[in-house]
Amino acid sequence: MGMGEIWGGMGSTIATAMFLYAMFQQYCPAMPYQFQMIYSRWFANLFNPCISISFYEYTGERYQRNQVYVDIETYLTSNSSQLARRLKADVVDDSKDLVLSMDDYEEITDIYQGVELCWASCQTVSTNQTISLYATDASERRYYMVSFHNRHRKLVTEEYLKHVREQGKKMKIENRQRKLYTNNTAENWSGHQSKIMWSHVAFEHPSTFQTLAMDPVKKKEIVDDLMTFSKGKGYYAKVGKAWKRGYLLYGPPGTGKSSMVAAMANLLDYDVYDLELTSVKNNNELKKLFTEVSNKSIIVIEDIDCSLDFTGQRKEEKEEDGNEIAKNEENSGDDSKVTLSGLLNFIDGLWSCCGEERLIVFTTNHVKKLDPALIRRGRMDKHIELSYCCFEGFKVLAKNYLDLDSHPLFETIQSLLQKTLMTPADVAENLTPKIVPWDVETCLNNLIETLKKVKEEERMKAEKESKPTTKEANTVLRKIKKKLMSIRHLECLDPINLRNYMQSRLHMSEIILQVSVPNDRD
Ligand SMILES: Nc1ncnc2c1ncn2[C@@H]1O[C@H](COP(=O)(O)OP(=O)(O)OP(=O)(O)O)[C@@H](O)[C@H]1O
Repeated sequence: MGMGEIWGGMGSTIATAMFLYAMFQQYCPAMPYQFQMIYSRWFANLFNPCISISFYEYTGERYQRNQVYVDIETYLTSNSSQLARRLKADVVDDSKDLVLSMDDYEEITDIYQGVELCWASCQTVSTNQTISLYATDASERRYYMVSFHNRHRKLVTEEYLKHVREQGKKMKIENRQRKLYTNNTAENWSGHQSKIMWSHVAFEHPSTFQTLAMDPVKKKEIVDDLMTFSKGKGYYAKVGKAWKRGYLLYGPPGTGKSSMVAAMANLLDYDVYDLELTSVKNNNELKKLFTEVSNKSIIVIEDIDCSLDFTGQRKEEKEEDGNEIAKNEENSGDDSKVTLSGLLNFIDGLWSCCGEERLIVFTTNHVKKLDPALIRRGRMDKHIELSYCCFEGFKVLAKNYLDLDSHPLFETIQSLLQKTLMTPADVAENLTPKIVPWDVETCLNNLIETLKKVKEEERMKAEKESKPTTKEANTVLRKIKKKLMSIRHLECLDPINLRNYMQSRLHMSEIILQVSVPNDRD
């Protein structure tokens, strides 16, 4: 049978069907509208093998965008920018780039495992003339509709839609503008605290692990640790632990603790929540703050030793009085402050599991002051010391600030850095060009001069500290005399042994060496 005959046959079948439908409509005019619609759809479906699924922007009673719609929109954005002929451009709050999506009533074709799927951007326009604040009551309801052949129903419903949502979510995270949140919210005009727990700005800190000045071995170890954590979803589930990790960054001011937090966020593409504990009223408020933190984020508490009374001193007080004080803390009914136990509850208690892929970072300049309970392994899993600038760290800064890999003056700087304590912040400041036009030699010489100055200051300080005052010298002499009088067996020691004995037992090396052994031991 030829193609012409097939078309001819089909044409006459459709014509017969249309005739029958027209007759049906003519003789049954009283049939309710809904029934007419149902039958007409059923009739049309006889000849149409296509299935379509719609995804509305707003559903249900809550006035929130349908998450499935949002995922599809993001998924289609990448396809539509290449395939659609009519696009619309939007600046979306969460996105760092301009978002291009297909315009209303536009269609594109997606191909999944060799199957063609047609996506259309549609909207229904209601005749209802009500005015409403909410999008669900608006006269236009947007939706996406996907159409495909009936024989792919299983593939689409069981695999394709899941794939679309996963890809959409992934792309949303990749394209999102990362944020820096703070709980230090402003009070409104009436003096009441704002209901918004976290306020935010775009997070655009330029610090990365490449620009961080520190020992490269240590740096690699930290980067590996972070990468292992970020890929550890399965591992954490297997060992039965919440997918979170605690880092304690400690060291003198200006050694790069805050810069490292920013580098961590940039490496893992996480948001940063800067938690100001002194602004949190009580444990309840802390709970609300923690539950509002999104996944893939770093919660950082800077200068934890200054935040609240989380220092070792408090622990000593507790230990002196044992359970008594702990009990008092619990029963005091004072719910107006954040307590250590409250904070620990969110770090590794039951509440720590609300959310996943989170880092908790504490920074401090005085690690010894902290309550050991707060920083024990398991809570703060990794302790990282950030210290004074080493030669390797200097090389990173020289590359960042002067675009320099090597220079004859590096040797001098290396030997000076070995004997001098200078923070990376100070080294960076000395390398920063101060005049225009600037040259590399001037900057390096600047640093050398400052290093020499600091070294000289350190030497003078050490000398001053080691020199005893007359009062100290007299006290020491008195002590020695007392000790010598109490030692009966000194007669058998020769002067060298005596000196060694005094050094080791009396711990007075410098002074004792200058004191001659008295003849009269009485
Ligand atoms: N290790 C480092 N690598 C690169 N730059 C650094 C480093 N440490 C400090 N800096 C520079 O010094 C500035 C201050 O550093 P940062 O705020 O990270 O130090 P910090 O240890 O957090 O200090 P503080 O304890 O006072 O908060 C940074 O802006 C950065 O330019």
